[in-house]
Amino acid sequence: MAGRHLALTSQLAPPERWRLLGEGGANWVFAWDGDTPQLAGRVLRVRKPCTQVPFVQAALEAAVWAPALGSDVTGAAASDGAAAAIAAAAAREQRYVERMLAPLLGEQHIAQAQPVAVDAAYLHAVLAANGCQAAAGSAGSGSGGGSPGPAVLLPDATLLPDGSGGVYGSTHDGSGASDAGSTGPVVCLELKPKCGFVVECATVHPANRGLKRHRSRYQLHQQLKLAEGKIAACSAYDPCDLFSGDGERVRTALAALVDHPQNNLRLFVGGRPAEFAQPAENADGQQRGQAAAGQQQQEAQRQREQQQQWQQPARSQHEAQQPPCGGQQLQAKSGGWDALLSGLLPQLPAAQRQPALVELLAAALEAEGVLPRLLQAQRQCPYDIEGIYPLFQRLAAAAERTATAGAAAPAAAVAMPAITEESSRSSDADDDHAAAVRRLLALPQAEAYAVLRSYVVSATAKDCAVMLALQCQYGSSGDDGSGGIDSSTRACSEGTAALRASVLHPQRDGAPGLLRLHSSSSGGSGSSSDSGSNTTLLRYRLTFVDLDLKPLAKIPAHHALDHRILEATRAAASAACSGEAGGEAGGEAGGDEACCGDSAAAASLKGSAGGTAVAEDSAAGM
Ligand SMILES: O=P(O)(O)O[C@@H]1[C@@H](OP(=O)(O)O)[C@H](OP(=O)(O)O)[C@H](O)[C@H](OP(=O)(O)O)[C@H]1OP(=O)(O)O
Ligand SMILES: Nc1ncnc2c1ncn2[C@@H]1O[C@H](COP(=O)(O)OP(=O)(O)OP(=O)(O)O)[C@@H](O)[C@H]1O
Repeated sequence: MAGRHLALTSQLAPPERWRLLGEGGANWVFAWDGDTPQLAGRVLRVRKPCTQVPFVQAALEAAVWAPALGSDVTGAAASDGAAAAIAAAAAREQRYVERMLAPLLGEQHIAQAQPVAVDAAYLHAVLAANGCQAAAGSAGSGSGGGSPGPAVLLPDATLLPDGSGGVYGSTHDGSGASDAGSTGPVVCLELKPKCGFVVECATVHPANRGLKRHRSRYQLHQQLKLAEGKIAACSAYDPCDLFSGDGERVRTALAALVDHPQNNLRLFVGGRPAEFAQPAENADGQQRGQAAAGQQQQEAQRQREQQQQWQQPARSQHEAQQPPCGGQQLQAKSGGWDALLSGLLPQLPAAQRQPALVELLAAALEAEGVLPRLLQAQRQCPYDIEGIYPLFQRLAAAAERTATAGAAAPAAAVAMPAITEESSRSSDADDDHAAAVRRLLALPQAEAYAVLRSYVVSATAKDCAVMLALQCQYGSSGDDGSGGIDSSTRACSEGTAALRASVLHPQRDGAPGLLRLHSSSSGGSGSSSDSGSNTTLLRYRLTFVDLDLKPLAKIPAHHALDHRILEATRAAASAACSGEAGGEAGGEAGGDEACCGDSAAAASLKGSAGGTAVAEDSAAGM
């Protein structure tokens, strides 16, 4: 996967030809709209400028990662010069993906990244050309916002490759190209699944187990997002359904995402982001949520301030929750999904296109086997944040002591004091939670570092996305007679129609895979001779994106967020409970405690979130 460095200059790649395609909390992603063949079908992904990492933090990062990634890429710091530090950071990211993620997720679905040199002036020009004035100001000034982080070129996962290295569906008007052998625009779905299991580990405090063991983290987080006004309504989407391996539940999860895409499902048409039609209640709901959020936001702010010594990447438009600056979104003026999908599935009646997309997505995910692998990566760390946070604090304190002692200790030798009999004694010694945390904190240093590494791998896997690019094959109506890999044989009824998707051959060695969609209006016998039936062939490519190495410095923020999520869930359950108690059906409830213990709270949220309660047989950790 190693790539050679390329310096992006205005001569090679005029900055105004980069079009903002996506913006996350940590990166900008630009699609190439110019003529340079070297860049065709590529995106430029640039890490947002970071304030300088404090020495102690850098030392801890280096010590934790050196055993796995090598000290040559973990040791460089800003003091070595900005360019050297960025090059080292880029190499570290690349090795992280190659050594830590690829073995778990499979190389097949991980795009090869080519590191590029992007200086502040160039990034400034790219941002300015995309209307990101505020971000351009800090990126270009070299002060305050810091230098741009590592940058890479990646294949544009919203498109499909053709045999000659060009791309389909990349016309500037977003309508898609009509290359030989294909037709219509490439439509891409970006799915951000989040954590697919519930935590059962003993490092979760007993007081929190009722909630954490019975609801997925996603469903719990919905309560906080609702209280903070970030969403208008809780989604019924549950990652535990998506990762269940049960075709029915997988489709339930995907259909819930279509209903409430939030930031977990995005659509691209012809390489451009397309807007989903939002439910009409959104505007009102947003205001209601915001009004209810006041107190929690103040608390969130207080906790953020406490984290200031562990700094985060600078956030701009993204954090301000504004739409991507200068982003050109395709909008379906009417007809929502159906209109957006008309180019992909022209032969299907409008009402069948959305369920067909769910079938196609389910079939591709299943045949490519990405969900079990992603779940395996998410499970790498057997400890919940409630155990990781004290471990991190302990290691950070040790790093701090080493630094203030003035010892220019090599990175791998940050001293960690042994746990003494005294410090390990607990008033709650019999409690399995206390014992589990004690055991974790007593791990030898090398093992403690390995735990932190596993936590970062899990965090990456819980936050990455899967992009599925699809394109209808020209003249593909009618059955080609081949059996295919029957990854999705369940018929999906929509009205009187039945839909069935199967993979004819999976993607291999960079070549797209082939999906077959069969639709039948007579109940789905599967025969192409049925009246009203047709078969569509679609090429596809599935790619993991956002495989970032998250800084250890995020751990305090993760811990604070965990706390806020639990608080918000309890508040919501308690409110639901009082509502019930005061209403017609509330006669039996004797107050918050009687009605809303944590298990009851988890159950009482079922209705509001609409999700499925998590089964008892979920993951068991330490
Ligand atoms: O903590 P979470 O679960 O809220 O995840 C964050 C995501 O929020 P989400 O819950 O998906 O809306 C968040 O997503 P958004 O930017 O809000 O769409 C980011 O992905 C963030 O990662 P980073 O700071 O950009 O590296 C994510 O932070 P990490 O947890 O991955 O550090
Ligand atoms: N290789 C790619 N091809 C096409 N689009 C991409 C690619 N990588 C990322 N994107 C788009 O850019 C968006 C932002 O990129 P990315 O997720 O890497 O940023 P981030 O800052 O890490 O996001 P987050 O805050 O969600 O963690 C993605 O959601 C996706 O829509």
